[in-house]
Amino acid sequence: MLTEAGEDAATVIRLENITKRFGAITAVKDISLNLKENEFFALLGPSGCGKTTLLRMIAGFESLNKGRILLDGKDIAPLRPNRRPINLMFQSFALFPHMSVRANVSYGLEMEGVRGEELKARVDRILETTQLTEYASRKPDQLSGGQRQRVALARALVKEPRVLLLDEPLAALDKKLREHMQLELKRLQHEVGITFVVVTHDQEEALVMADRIALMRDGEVKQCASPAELYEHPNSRFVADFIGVMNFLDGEVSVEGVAVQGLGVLTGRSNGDTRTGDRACLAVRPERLTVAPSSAERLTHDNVLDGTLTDIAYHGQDIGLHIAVGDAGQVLIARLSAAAEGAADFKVGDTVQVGWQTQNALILPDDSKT
Ligand SMILES: Nc1ncnc2c1ncn2[C@@H]1O[C@H](COP(=O)(O)OP(=O)(O)OP(=O)(O)O)[C@@H](O)[C@H]1O
Repeated sequence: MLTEAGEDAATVIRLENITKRFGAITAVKDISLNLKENEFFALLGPSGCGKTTLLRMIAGFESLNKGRILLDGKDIAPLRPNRRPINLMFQSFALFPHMSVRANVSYGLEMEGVRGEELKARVDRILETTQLTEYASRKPDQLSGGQRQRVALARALVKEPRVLLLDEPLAALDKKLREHMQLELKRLQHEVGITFVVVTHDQEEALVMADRIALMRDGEVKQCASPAELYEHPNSRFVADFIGVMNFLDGEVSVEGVAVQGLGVLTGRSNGDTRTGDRACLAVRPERLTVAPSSAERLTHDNVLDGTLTDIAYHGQDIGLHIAVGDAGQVLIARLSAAAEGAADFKVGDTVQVGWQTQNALILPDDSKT
């Protein structure tokens, strides 16, 4: 469905060719993205790639050198930050320490002139959604880190913005609480139906929470897709390396696959971005590898290499097997379930065979040095 402005109705915010420079540094380079209605969107990438700058431009705290930001099809450049139906939640939460939870949550609405029954009803509703009703009269220092986090969220959500921007919202929390709050944030977003845009450098966090992820590097979006798409179909070595664990074997593209020094030609799926003769890598996830002792029957996979177990890492329910293959020092990591038959029998020094099917590996252009 198109609106009068010709926009896709599901798009809330449209970033059009946005560029931001700080002196000689281009923090954001010509980025175009559509953020959709009721979507949990993550901006992910290494430190300094421009995530926070992009978020601050949407909030209105940073000007643009080039491009436009449209909200519901209208350019928001003339709107000051407090006039945008967009809320930015800061990492520090910035709660008022001398005010109760209820007063902290009410404050923004009171500033907008909301009073009486409407004020009470809206605050009650959001306290309930964020499971804070029983803490309403406490002060921030009488709350746990996770509860303070929820107060900050309640305060941002009570104003019913079209979009909530969150800059590393879980960075201040310890690991266990962070994992709990990832699911909590996702539940909350689903319940309130507001578009969330989260900045994070933690790929696991983005994979758990987001409907879509824009993975950035050096001010550019390298790939924007669902978590499953990014994991299964990364478009470059950088993306494959950033998301999850990946094995890479470097070589040269040949007609049949990738010719790797000392290992011969190995096969994988090509996404069409490489040509015969190009430098490229064959990428395969640890859980896609099958490992068997050399003494067992020969594996029937499309690719089978011989190697030696150099290390075994226990990860609770999984085991990581490090396997040296070929004569150029390449090591593959395979992951198997600790409960799998024979998994407990592997020992460092064993000679093994490791195999994978063509459809379970990818041939990716080597962008690691660009
Ligand atoms: N006000 C500023 N003045 C000069 N350079 C800046 C300014 N703000 C950001 N930068 C630079 O712009 C680039 C992008 O910074 P930004 O904070 O957006 O990255 P980030 O991806 O959010 O990083 P982090 O995860 O470390 O917060 C960096 O090189 C940074 O040093």
